[in-house]
Amino acid sequence: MNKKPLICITTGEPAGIGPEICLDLINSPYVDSHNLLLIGDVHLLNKRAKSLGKDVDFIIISNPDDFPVLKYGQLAVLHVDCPDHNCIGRPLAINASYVLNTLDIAIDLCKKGASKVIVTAPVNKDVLNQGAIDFIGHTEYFAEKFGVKKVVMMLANNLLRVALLTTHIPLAKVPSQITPENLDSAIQIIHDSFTSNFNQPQPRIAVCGLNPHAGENGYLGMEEINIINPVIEKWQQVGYLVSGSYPADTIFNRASEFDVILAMYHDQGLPVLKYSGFETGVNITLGLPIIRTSVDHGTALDLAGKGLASSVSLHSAIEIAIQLSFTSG
Ligand SMILES: N[C@H](C(=O)O)[C@H](O)COP(=O)(O)O
Repeated sequence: MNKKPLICITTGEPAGIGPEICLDLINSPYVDSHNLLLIGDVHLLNKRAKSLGKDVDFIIISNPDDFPVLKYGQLAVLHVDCPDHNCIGRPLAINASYVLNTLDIAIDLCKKGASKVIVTAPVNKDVLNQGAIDFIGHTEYFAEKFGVKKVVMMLANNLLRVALLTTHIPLAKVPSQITPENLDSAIQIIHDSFTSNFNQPQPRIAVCGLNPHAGENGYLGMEEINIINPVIEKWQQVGYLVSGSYPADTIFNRASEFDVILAMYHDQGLPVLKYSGFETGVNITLGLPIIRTSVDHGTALDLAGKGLASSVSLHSAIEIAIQLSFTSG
């Protein structure tokens, strides 16, 4: 038994690469300083390890208060039953509740105070919707479960930090969500998170326009003039280092001048980030009462079970989560 901080790691969609990238955590530099707890099916993890020739000794944990000191090669698992293990590369609706259970267990551990950090492996949103509930994304799921009205998805790699005003919605619905209230709270959440978790008391936030050329003075769209610029000016008067709105096609070239660039929608910001450094990218949910990070990639069904998947993003997600948990106290 030991009192190291508990890091909950959900192992993700069993058909994808989530379980196998988790096996690489035997080599995590944080195994000695933290209790890394995989939440998933131990038999599935064991089979995946054996089929990939990885020597992992799984220690089942039923109560995280009784977390033992692990030796090299051991990984701690809180076992959750997965109904059908015969699923590599083929997500099954029958396993959807299992995937959600792993998230709910991590959430419960945080709500009980046993942990304040959740790191997630990728899930398959389509199959979760077929088999369980309306699932838009972890970001929205955690917001709902922790009773938070608004959170901000931010992805970061070694070069860039990109936050999103809107997340998993159809492109046609984006303009209706560019509202003063939504933008106001996104800027507030980003500012507060950088102040409290990133040790950055005056974060420099660049805000993208919605339209080409940030609307070109109204000729290419009015959202900048009517909504985005007035909100930026309001926060500037408060003393925040918020600027814009900037044309999204060029502002990323100036990333080094800012701490974070706020994009208006998913595919305005994330392609730039993922192109500039996919492997080390980490997805961070700002505005939750806990630290939540994730890999920046999906389930990669075509790679699953082949031993070809990279665990670099998972290692980065754990590293950033631990850094953030230190600074948040
Ligand atoms: N939008 C994320 C990305 O492209 O990396 C991804 O879908 C994960 O989102 P959640 O963490 O909300 O599941």
